[in-house]
Amino acid sequence: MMLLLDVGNTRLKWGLREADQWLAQGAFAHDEAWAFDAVLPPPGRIDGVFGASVVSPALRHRVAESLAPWGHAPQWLTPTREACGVRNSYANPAQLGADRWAALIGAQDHGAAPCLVVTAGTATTIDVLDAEGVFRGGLIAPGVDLMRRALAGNTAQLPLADGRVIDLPTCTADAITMGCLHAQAGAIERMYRHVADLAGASCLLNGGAAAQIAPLLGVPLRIIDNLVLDGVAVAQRHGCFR
Ligand SMILES: Nc1ncnc2c1ncn2[C@@H]1O[C@H](COP(=O)(O)OP(=O)(O)O)[C@@H](O)[C@H]1O
Ligand SMILES: CC(C)(COP(=O)(O)O)[C@@H](O)C(=O)NCCC(=O)O
Ligand SMILES: [K+]
Repeated sequence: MMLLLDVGNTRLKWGLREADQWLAQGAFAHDEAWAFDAVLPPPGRIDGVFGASVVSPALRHRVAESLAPWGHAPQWLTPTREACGVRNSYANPAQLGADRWAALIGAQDHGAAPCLVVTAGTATTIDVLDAEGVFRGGLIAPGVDLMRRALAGNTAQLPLADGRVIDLPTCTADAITMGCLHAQAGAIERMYRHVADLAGASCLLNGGAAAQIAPLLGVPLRIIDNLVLDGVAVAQRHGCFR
């Protein structure tokens, strides 16, 4: 049984996988205690720990320390020029976020290409994967919550709003909520045009904020929860971990 991780800037997502099946998945926020003993099998049942991490070395160390009782040091995915049928067009392939790389590998494995791979997390990333499995490039934008917090933290009168999804906002909370959601959806729909002319193109949406953004998207949409963990599993199966 393997423990697979997606360590993002807001939450650590984990998954237990055996014989190509997910046995369990979950998430811990960084500001809470990571109760791995409540969710993982006894030490000895875990044969390896593999993950995608985009956090600081200190937080990676916290992950390794927390998992030490299970006897395996986490092995971290490093984006390369090519892996698992995906070609990485980043000028410096290793500069790409490992979560973005894993999501692209997961999308390719799902047979979703050509598609836009959107991960709505702390940041929102919007990546173009063409029909040949080439990651042509992508965007990094503040995530929904980051936008809301930026407004609340940098203005005198704007609260950390949790307004309604409504066409024409007529109160501050709704105006903030819809401003942030339209900014997300607009970037996604603008980038969709890079794949729109490719047969069967769709938008693959994942990440903690996916459900907030999905209702506004007017493009062919597939929500795949934990796409990053799927990609980590594919990468592990293809021997991508040193
Ligand atoms: N229980 C939750 N805890 C924290 N964020 C959540 C939760 N449920 C949904 N979210 C949303 O998901 C975002 C975090 O998504 P996630 O994909 O975990 O981010 P990351 O990969 O950057 O850690 C938050 O900004 C928030 O909008
Ligand atoms: C853009 C990201 C912060 C997104 O991470 P997340 O929102 O999931 O925490 C992460 O993919 C990252 O640190 N990328 C490295 C820089 C790049 O991808 O160009
Ligand atoms: K930073």
